[in-house]
Amino acid sequence: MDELTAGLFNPFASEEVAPPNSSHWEAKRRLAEAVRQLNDLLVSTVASDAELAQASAQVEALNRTLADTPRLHGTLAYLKSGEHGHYGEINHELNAVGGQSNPLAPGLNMWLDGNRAYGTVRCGLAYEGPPGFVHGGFVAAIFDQFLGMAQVAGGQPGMTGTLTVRYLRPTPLNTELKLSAQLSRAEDRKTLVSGELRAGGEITATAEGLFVRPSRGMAAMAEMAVGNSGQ
Ligand SMILES: CCCCC/C=C\C/C=C\C/C=C\C/C=C\CCCC(=O)SCCNC(=O)CCNC(=O)[C@H](O)C(C)(C)COP(=O)(O)OP(=O)(O)OC[C@H]1O[C@@H](n2cnc3c(N)ncnc32)[C@H](O)[C@@H]1OP(=O)(O)O
Repeated sequence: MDELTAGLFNPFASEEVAPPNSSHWEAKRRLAEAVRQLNDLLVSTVASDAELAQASAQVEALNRTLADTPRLHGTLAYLKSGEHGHYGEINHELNAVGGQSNPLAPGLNMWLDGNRAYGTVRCGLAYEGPPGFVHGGFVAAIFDQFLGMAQVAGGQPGMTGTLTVRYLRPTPLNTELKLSAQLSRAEDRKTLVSGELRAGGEITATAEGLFVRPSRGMAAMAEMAVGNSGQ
């Protein structure tokens, strides 16, 4: 285990979503949820042009206010600040697919039970691809994150090397989707995980992920990323 994974807080120990570890994350989760609702409202509202212009001005004003606050660019900066928890906690808040405090993330909840992993997720209207159904790219992203969490049980967490998704049926929007996965193989730096996604008891997609622990280690990979965070 290297610097990123050592002493990892495990937010995936139970079916309950791990609570925020500070008032900062608590406040940010609230804001993230409001922005998720905003996304849903934005794609569904047919308000007048004038109402849309007014809403735009309000959001633009809020953006200017937040742009003037102190900021940390990327999870590594949060980690190095020493004030926002371990990497696992920060990842649990900010990850693009599983982050509770990231409004882009659809609210994926996942937990481990031995070598099996379980999860739930509900994708609102903003995730629409085919009419009434979840965009296939988001289905793949959900599998990437979910299988990526499941591989941690193998003890050698790495990066996604290959992800194969089989789309069996369209995956419905605004429906509780259930995920399950199991470790198929863990050897040296490679971990193979397979999983499925169900809607109303029916499997809509299956996936297999091969995760490779980088030869340089995860921390070295993270150091390579310094400067990529748009500061
Ligand atoms: C992302 C941070 C995660 C932090 C995780 C830790 C703790 C956090 C806790 C909880 C968080 C939960 C989940 C988070 C984890 C994952 C979720 C999302 C993950 C992503 O969203 S991540 C973004 C997409 N991902 C990439 O951006 C990878 C880009 N890529 C590379 O960084 C390199 O390419 C790498 C590292 C893959 C390999 O580089 P390398 O130099 O270490 O590999 P090397 O050549 O030594 O090969 C060794 C053996 O693996 C085989 N092999 C190599 N590459 C393969 C491939 N692609 N497919 C199949 N097999 C492959 C070789 O064939 C050989 O096999 P053999 O030994 O049998 O010959």
